[in-house]
Amino acid sequence: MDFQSAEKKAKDLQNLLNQYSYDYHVLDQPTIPDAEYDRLLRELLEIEEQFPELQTADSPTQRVGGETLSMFHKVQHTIPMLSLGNAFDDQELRDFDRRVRQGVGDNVSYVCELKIDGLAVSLIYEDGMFVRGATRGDGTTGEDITSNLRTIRSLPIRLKKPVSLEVRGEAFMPKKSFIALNKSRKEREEEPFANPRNAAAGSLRQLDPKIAASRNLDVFLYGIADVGDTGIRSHSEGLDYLEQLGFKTNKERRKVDSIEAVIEYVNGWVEKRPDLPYDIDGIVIKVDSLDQQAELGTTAKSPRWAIAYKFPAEEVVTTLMDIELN
Ligand SMILES: NC(=O)c1cnc(OC2CCCC2)nc1N
Repeated sequence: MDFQSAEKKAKDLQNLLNQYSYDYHVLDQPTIPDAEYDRLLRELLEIEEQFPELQTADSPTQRVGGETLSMFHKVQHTIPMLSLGNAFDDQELRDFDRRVRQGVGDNVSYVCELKIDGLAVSLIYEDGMFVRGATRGDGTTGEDITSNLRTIRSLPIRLKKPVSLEVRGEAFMPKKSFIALNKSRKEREEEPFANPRNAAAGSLRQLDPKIAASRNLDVFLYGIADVGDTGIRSHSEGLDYLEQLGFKTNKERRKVDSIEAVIEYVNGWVEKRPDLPYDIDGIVIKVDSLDQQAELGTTAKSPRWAIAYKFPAEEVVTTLMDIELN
């Protein structure tokens, strides 16, 4: 095959495979059997081996980086990654609502989101390309774990639009991956992980990206660091925009207009929690309007416009694991 046709064939295969991967990992709607995906990927690998200049950064063959790092470099978050204040019962949610209304008046909408029990991460894109991923760290200084985050199949390497922005989300390990990982660790007489959150943290701390790639991590994006001149006026619009760009967001979110509706949503999830394919440790409630968020501002560490309702700590997955393993 001459270079011209190899270049065309590689481009077509890269686009096709990236689309299949998006359907499967972001939309949870597989469009071709795994065997077919693997066959196309092998075909692309052969062409890229023959013509290395075709190995572009967004090629699906480049997800699992090459070399093992010697360490993780520190990075500064230009916009601090805040932590959430907690509420432990309905009354504390009503207190939060009262403080919000004292600040911005009675015309308030909230967005309720499942609080994914993983690790907060920051992803930076330039002209639509993924260029840096980092842990939250202490909120201002985190660690560069770009090569490990690249291995997460639902994380887009190239966005659907060539925009430059920073997004925040939660990297996590689905319950199924966690049980399989602990099963194999048990067989290898290695210490099992206590819960999916620790397993995700341990996986993202691996210096060899091939190990991170083997852990089947996932990510939900839940925020834009700075909406800039996008014209986005609310958090819910921001989440829709993230979806348009090709990011995976959590579809269980709900926008409501009263704290009573928030309490109803929260209580609904208490018993549905064990049915989820991933761990959650609560519900995050956010004021929807970005203007009202700015008006309420933040304390040194936490936003005044958001709160986490925490469920009682209960090792749901261990129960599931007991069933699976015994
Ligand atoms: N674990 C989660 O699912 C989650 C965590 N944090 C946030 O938002 C915080 C981030 C900074 C201010 C509000 N949203 C979430 N969904």
